[in-house]
Amino acid sequence: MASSVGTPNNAPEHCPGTQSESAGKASACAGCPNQQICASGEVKGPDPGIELVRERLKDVDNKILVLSGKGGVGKSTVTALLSRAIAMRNCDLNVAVLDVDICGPSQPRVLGVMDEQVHQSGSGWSPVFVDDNLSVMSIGFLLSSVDDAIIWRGPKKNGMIRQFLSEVDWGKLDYLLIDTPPGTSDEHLSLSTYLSQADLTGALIITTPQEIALLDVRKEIDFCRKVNINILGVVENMSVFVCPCCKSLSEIFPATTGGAKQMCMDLDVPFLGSLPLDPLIARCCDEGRDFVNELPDSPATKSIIDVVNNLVQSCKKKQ
Ligand SMILES: Nc1ncnc2c1ncn2[C@@H]1O[C@H](COP(=O)(O)OP(=O)(O)OP(=O)(O)O)[C@@H](O)[C@H]1O
Repeated sequence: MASSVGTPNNAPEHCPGTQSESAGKASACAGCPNQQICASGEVKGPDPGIELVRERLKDVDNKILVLSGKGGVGKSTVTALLSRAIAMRNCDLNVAVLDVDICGPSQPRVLGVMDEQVHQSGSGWSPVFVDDNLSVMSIGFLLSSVDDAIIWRGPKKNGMIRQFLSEVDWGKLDYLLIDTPPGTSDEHLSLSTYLSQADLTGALIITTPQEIALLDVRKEIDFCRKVNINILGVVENMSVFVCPCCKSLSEIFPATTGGAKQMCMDLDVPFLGSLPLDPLIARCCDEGRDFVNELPDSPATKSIIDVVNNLVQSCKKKQ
């Protein structure tokens, strides 16, 4: 695998990255063959990765960052459900998922391609195909075991994100959904930098209805506004629980402050809809099965399709 621009091939393990303030000056730089040139500041300037990403993604019509304030609100599940539903909507649409949740890559499992491998060709990494018009790339494919823990510092994560954005050979795509880690961390800053010239369509934010999750969504919205990322809208996941036996509805995560819909009105952000907590969604995703295709008449599938329709409209408004 090629190294990142920020982290040279022959870099020591804790290389701060060539763009860092401490390049050439950190204790890890001692003995590195690049120490002098890094310390001189000659390698600074706009990261060439930004142009590489722009060039690589120029044939991707809609680039969507999927964000969540809190972990565990269903961001990866919703990303997979929506991408399957967009791909199913029209077989002429080409859809892909890029899983940059470096510390918890779950797309290979949720999309049912856990045992697949990515291949490298002259034109970059080839993504794994889930269906004729749905592909995925994830760091999960590069791990030797599903139990491998990834413990990386910022510069190394930054390098991996740059590679994922600039070296995957997607071909022509209508939609690329980028599944990110929760919160606003190093990965998000790297993504916003590398996508800054790549005509990012916007961010899709996933939350649950309870106030503790919404508090973090407000921070996520603030982050998007600060780094100039268009907000396509918010999806409220696990809004109500539909009992599989009696079909009665109950609120597992009570929306004490009016939930995501009210928050969207308060913050002037589009609300794209809500999805129920359905045990069959959890089971299908755990087993890598296609919920939307297998249960087309389920109320959850109808809600997913409503969200897709609203998301497509929101993307069109941006164009
Ligand atoms: N609508 C839903 N109905 C039932 N189960 C759901 C639903 N959405 C998510 N889940 C389940 O909730 C759990 C967490 O979901 P998921 O891994 O997608 O969350 P996440 O926000 O991506 O987590 P992380 O922040 O760790 O990446 C999973 O077991 C998933 O199957």
